[in-house]
Amino acid sequence: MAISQLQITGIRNLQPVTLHASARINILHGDNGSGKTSVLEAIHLLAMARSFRSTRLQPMIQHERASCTVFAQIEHTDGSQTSLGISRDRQSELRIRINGQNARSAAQLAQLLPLQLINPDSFRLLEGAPKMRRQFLDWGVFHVEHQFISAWQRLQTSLKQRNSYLRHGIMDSSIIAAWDHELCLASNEIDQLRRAYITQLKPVFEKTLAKLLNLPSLTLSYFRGWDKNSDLQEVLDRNLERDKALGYTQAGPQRADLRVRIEKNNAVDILSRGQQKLVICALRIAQGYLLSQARRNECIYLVDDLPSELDEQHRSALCQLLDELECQVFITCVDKQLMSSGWRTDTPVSLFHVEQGQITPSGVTA
Ligand SMILES: Nc1ncnc2c1ncn2[C@@H]1O[C@H](COP(=O)(O)OP(=O)(O)OP(=O)(O)O)[C@@H](O)[C@H]1O
Repeated sequence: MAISQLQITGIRNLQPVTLHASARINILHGDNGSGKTSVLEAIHLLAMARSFRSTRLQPMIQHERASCTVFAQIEHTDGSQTSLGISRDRQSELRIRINGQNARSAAQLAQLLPLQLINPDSFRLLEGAPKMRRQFLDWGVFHVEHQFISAWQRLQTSLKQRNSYLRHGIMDSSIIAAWDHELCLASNEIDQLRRAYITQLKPVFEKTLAKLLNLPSLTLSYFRGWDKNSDLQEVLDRNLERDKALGYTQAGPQRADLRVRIEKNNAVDILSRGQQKLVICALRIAQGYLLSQARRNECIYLVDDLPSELDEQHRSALCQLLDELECQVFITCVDKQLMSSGWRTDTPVSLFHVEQGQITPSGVTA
């Protein structure tokens, strides 16, 4: 799957543009502030209906414009095509079109255009709160296991209800018991799906990481969100008084984590910045690999400022891994020379020069 044509209008400083992308490697190069990241942001908006730079979409809309639009033609591996469009105006209206029809939800976009983003914010995967790692984990489970979304929605509903009863001091044990029952069913299902996914992810991640770094003591382990030797219902019963005092449910899959450790330490406390970046890349590449195996629905990689923090050897090793995935990749960099090695000679690489919001093709190889 690849974006063959990308049209961007009204995003940040970008001039309206139609970009004919390579199905494999696309390198956007140019000076600071020229608009490279904005291209990745436009693709992200199309795939996720949100930006990766801010929680609000309004700042993305070009000054003095009323709206922004991104449109893409997607070519699937089986030869079929999908057209996707998203537009957002200053009145907060978001319109999503899939093959010319209005779409109901952003989840439909996420299904059609699985995306992996590697950017400076990706460091939060290691250094941030467990929520970041749960999001990472759930991205993989969502794309690989179809029943995940319904279990996840049931968990959110039952948790919201239970927390509301806890907050309002409603002591009726039959009401709490009814929501606990639903909560435990959904939680166990989510736990099983996450566990199965991690079992698949771990060996792929280890193999990928070994191609980038020699870190055999780095481990990935899953914490499900409650005591591994107890049934969730038992834990909920045990914690009820404390949950009431706090006004929320402490244990459950909403507290799960994916722990990245080196011996007894959090990896983030030990690794250099460059090593952290490579671990994050290995995690995301492993996810993309599993996705393409499970659904032949490869994802698109957005790598903002790939060369930063990496020396030549590691840069080249990362390019090789991205190349082996055979996915479509959009990379930004200031100096295109830094991105010239690492690709196989037959891999199509398209270069685009971004200058003050204008994008011009600047070369094609293979
Ligand atoms: N709403 C907006 N309307 C117009 N211009 C904007 C808007 N928001 C941001 N900009 C400008 O658009 C440009 C966006 O640059 P972008 O972050 O895409 O640059 P970049 O090429 O990735 O730079 P760097 O190499 O520094 O990361 C900046 O010059 C910024 O000042």
